[in-house]
Amino acid sequence: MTIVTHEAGAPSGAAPSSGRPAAEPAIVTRGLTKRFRGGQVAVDALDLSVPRGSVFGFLGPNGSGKTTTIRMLLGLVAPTSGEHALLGLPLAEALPRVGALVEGPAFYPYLSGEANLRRFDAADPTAPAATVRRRVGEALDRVGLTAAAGKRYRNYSLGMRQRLAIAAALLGPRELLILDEPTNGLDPQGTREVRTLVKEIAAEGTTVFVSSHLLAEVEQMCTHAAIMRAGRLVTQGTIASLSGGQAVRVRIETPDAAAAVAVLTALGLPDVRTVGPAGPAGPVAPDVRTAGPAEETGTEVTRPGGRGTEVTAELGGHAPERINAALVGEGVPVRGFTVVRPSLEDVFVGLTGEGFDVDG
Ligand SMILES: Nc1ncnc2c1ncn2[C@@H]1O[C@H](COP(=O)(O)OP(=O)(O)OP(=O)(O)O)[C@@H](O)[C@H]1O
Repeated sequence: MTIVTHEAGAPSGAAPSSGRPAAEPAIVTRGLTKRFRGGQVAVDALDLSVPRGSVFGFLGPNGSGKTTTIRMLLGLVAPTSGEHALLGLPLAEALPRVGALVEGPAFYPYLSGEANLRRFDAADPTAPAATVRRRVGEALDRVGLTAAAGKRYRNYSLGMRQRLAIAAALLGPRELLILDEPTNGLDPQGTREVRTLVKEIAAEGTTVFVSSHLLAEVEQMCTHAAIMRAGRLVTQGTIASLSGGQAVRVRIETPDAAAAVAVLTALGLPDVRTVGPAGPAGPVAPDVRTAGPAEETGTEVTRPGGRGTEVTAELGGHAPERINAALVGEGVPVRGFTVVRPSLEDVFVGLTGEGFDVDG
């Protein structure tokens, strides 16, 4: 199904100033619930708060309720209970300021991108006919399709097709753009184009609410995220704060794990462990030396396992560069030094005890 909301008579150009405090969330839901006729609860008491100016990733495995939520937000399906507001306004007032892309609009293959957009624009009775050329031109420009405006749609790449769909949602100034799985079905190049476009649109001041079942995509593209599972909200917040619930760790690769353990322990880093070829993962007491005979190779002491052993510890608020300096200062041969930040997948697994299964 294709739904693109249209501008209701607002002038073309910059996004209209709402006159409301900038801090007011772009989307708020309270107890939003959808129970389908068969009894299936697709969305269960959802409390979302999407800050203005954010690129908000609405993340969840297939079937977790993302599309149903978006349909409720846009007034396309009635909630069973609960409430929501877009831009702090009643829905009828908000929708003209909202661009939306749900499952992709149908374009005529034999028409050019520009002609297709004109068709979309013409379907909106509130869009002033006198300014159609400018409106369509600006939308094409915004998605980087000006040079391909006259090319037939059927000759567009997958990425260009999706950018045109986003242009259709941007036929007019928008304060909020809602995109349902905009990279679904795209090749890697198309995916990159859409991600870049989303970031550019956000940089211009439009709040973007984008659903995805791809954890890595949300991590790369979004400033904030909400994670859904089986219709329920698991967590929401900034990407940094979501990941902050799990400890950031340092990982050191060295042929002298024991010396590294001693330095990290002396610095007071929590949960010092050796991992890797010289022994199984596990906590290491400060005075425990890695098992196995040392052997000389040139000036280095190496232990069985070739590359050396990994030693990890929680960062615990220490500056990574100081840790590295301390290791080097104590003569620890550091072959690799990495700060490991937990991924959203770690967060999901930590909160639900389940893997993030994209097939739901
Ligand atoms: N019209 C409907 N009638 C009955 N059940 C529905 C209907 N629409 C969706 N559902 C069910 O509600 C649940 C949530 O579906 P929804 O499409 O919102 O999830 P989603 O996270 O968007 O998944 P996907 O990425 O696969 O679209 C699913 O179990 C789905 O089968």
